[in-house]
Amino acid sequence: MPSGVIEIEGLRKTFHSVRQGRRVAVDGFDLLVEAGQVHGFLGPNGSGKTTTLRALLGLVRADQGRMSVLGAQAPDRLASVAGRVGAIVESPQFFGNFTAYRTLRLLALAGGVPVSRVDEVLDEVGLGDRGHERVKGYSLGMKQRLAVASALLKRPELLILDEPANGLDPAGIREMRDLMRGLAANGVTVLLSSHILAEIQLICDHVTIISRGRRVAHGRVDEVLAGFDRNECLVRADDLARAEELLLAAGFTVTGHGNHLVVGGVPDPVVVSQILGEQGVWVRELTPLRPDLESVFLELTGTMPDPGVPRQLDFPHQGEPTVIDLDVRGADA
Ligand SMILES: Nc1ncnc2c1ncn2[C@@H]1O[C@H](COP(=O)(O)OP(=O)(O)OP(=O)(O)O)[C@@H](O)[C@H]1O
Repeated sequence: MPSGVIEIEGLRKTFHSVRQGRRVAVDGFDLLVEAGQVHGFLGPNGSGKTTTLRALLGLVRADQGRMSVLGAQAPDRLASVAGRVGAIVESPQFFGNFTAYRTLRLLALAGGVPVSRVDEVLDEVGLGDRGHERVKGYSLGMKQRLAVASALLKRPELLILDEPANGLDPAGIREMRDLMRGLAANGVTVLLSSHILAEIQLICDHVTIISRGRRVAHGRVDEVLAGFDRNECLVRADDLARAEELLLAAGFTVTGHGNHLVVGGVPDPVVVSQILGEQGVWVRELTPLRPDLESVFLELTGTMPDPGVPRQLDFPHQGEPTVIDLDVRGADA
């Protein structure tokens, strides 16, 4: 088995509550994150991403499974690698009246990190020129970057981020993407959870997709996508009905969509133009359709996040925190 920076095998976690009874949040889940990857952990709301990360970090007790972080058994031996791991799970909360600099300075002092590191991390996350402003005046994107800065203080080799792009506007998402790419270029392994598909496709080189507590796909993003390539193309023609007839007769799968057809099983689009042209049907448009993560996600999980709705939780979160100090852990279930 390859030695991963994060390894999870057969993770299972069940919650019990008086109101909702027994609920299996994660069910035999596997994850392998290798050194140098920017690994996306993708799944719809309620699929088990946060529970997995919380179990990995010892914030909730798993029922079953084997987990390790940087070679240390998790969560029991996590303390031995805590100095090499930065993690942010759930929305960061900071004192609004403190500046980012003061916030980070306090965290540095508490964590035994040289205070000179504060200016460095502010620069790394692009807050260098705003670090002496009060946090309450920050945008959500700036607060997210401050959270990442706090996790970077101790120069982690591994960064674990739960929904870092959550609630950000497009500019904020771009900033987050650049930040993650910069970290990866400096050798940091990143695991980030998200239900923002386009973001995962842009930021990450590897992906693990979770649905209903189980892994449904994993691997390099381009390989996962290639696995869903059905050699489809979009066809518009001057006589669409006749085009459909001819392409069906040639053995392709054809579905009509009003003003265009989607033709499947086409190894080379030239064949389509040839078949139609030979019968006097003239092609107006012929576009190969490549799967994107969105269509793969929809197919695998049968659900899509609601645009503009960052989270739809059906239970109250227990406790609010935020930036996790791996040295201070407690299990809540
Ligand atoms: N403390 C808890 N008590 C009861 N049920 C819980 C608890 N935490 C999570 N669950 C349930 O476990 C399932 C997985 O939730 P989880 O938060 O891990 O999903 P998620 O993929 O992170 O979703 P989101 O993107 O909405 O945060 C959900 O059905 C959720 O209701």
